[in-house]
Amino acid sequence: MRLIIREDPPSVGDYIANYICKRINEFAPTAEKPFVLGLPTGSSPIPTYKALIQLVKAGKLTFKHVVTFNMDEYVGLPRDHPESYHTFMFREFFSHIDIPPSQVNILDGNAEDLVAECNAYEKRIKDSGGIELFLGGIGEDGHIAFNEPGSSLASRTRIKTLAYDTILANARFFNNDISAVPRMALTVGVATVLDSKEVVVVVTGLRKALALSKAIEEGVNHLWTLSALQMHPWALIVVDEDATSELHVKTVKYFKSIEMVQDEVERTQAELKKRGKIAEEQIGSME
Ligand SMILES: N[C@@H]1[C@@H](O)[C@H](O)[C@@H](COP(=O)(O)O)O[C@@H]1O
Repeated sequence: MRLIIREDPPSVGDYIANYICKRINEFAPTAEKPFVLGLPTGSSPIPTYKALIQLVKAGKLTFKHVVTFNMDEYVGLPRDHPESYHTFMFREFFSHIDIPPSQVNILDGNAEDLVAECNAYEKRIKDSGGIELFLGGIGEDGHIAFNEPGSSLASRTRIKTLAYDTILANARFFNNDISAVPRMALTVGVATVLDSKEVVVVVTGLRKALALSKAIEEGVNHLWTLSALQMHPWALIVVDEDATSELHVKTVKYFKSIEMVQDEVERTQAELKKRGKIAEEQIGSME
């Protein structure tokens, strides 16, 4: 696992957007072999979406051959409700980039058969070749997607009852009316996220500091589902200074030193690749 620390949320957004841009461009997606990208909602990824939109507008990135799968969706909230994740994704991101809407996949929280919807979603991910890069955010209780504390670390896409903490945290999007927050959601599972080739998670703000320390300084634990990333061979967490508040100084120093070495390794590998000395698939991360 790598941890990248940047000053503030906009710098975190710029870092992740440039990272995703590089990955997509290196992949060189085509209609036959699209880049499959997993995406989150929430306020934390908004700076990333803004920076990605700028990259598309500047002609440095295109989503023409990108297929997306969103992490989760509320159950029972009309699709066109301002707080549905469907509305959120089009408002904050998809409407501003060149992705064909047919390549966007979002769970349908109003499906008649919710179990069938979840199973079909898993199948669609598999049929698309699997997720190349899953971008995620976390809740204050360390949940990834809507995998609340206590979720099985082997979980797949399913119906989930939201934890009271999450309902409280999300009430801010529903005029602080707790009763207006849906009680259930459909969410990809922890194992669905772990199946992706690469996972990138955005964690910003003091509110997330405890969850970050639990997830990276303690053991793999279903009470902090982000900690499952410790089992992933290619995971990157990008945080701002505030989110590091509960980490040990030695943890921060360790990850900062890894960043420097990783940059150097990547530069060398890119140089070797340019000279035709190594194949593309050898360029990976140093965990
Ligand atoms: N299901 C979503 C998560 O996927 C998201 O990571 C979290 C954080 O939201 P925010 O970034 O607004 O703190 O919100 C919800 O719970």
